[in-house]
Amino acid sequence: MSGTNTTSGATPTHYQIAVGSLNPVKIDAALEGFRSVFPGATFSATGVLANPGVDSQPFLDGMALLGAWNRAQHVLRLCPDADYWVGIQGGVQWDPYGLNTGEGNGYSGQLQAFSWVVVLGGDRGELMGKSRTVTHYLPSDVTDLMRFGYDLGSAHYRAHRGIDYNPTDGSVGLLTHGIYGREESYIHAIIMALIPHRNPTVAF
Ligand SMILES: O=P(O)(O)OP(=O)(O)OP(=O)(O)OC[C@H]1O[C@@H](n2cnc3c(O)ncnc32)[C@H](O)[C@@H]1O
Repeated sequence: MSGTNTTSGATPTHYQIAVGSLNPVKIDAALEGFRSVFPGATFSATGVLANPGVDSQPFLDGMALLGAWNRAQHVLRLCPDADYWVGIQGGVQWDPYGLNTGEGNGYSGQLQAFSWVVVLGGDRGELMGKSRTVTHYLPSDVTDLMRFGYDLGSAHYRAHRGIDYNPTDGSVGLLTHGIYGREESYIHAIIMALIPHRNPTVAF
């Protein structure tokens, strides 16, 4: 069912997106991403509580990807009549590279933050696209709190005593002083995850 109807004069085809989250930032971002990629179609998006099947703040890239995939698969089961199924899962990871400045083995001790996005399409979710948001590095006070089990949002909130931290803009919005927000980061990853859906005859 992926595709667009751009025939002039014809009613645009309408597609339903099911997003595996009740978070409005994720739902709005999914809608915006689909509208950008398929301007000839119309979309509506519904958020559904989905089980990521991983920790609420996975500490590994692959676990965040699994969380996004699990959310997409769960929402596919819950909303089989939708046209697309989206899972978005935030995660962090200890920077495996850093720079070897001669003071260690290159391990920087910094935490990277990012989210994975999985978009399923096709009749039964057999067509999958995925992408990761941009990565940003976390301040050391936030990192220290996360070592003790705080999730990213709570760690920022505590480190900044609630001042300036707004969950809608998230960590990335706070640290870029509003230049780049959480929704924007999701929109860009949705657009990338839609590449296989935008090119359904190409093998990926
Ligand atoms: O209801 P769900 O869909 O679980 O939404 P969530 O906001 O908990 O989102 P995630 O599980 O994907 O994200 C894990 C945590 O990362 C937090 N977070 C803070 N800043 C973020 C940012 O810039 N980008 C992504 N996640 C961020 C978010 O508030 C969560 O505590």
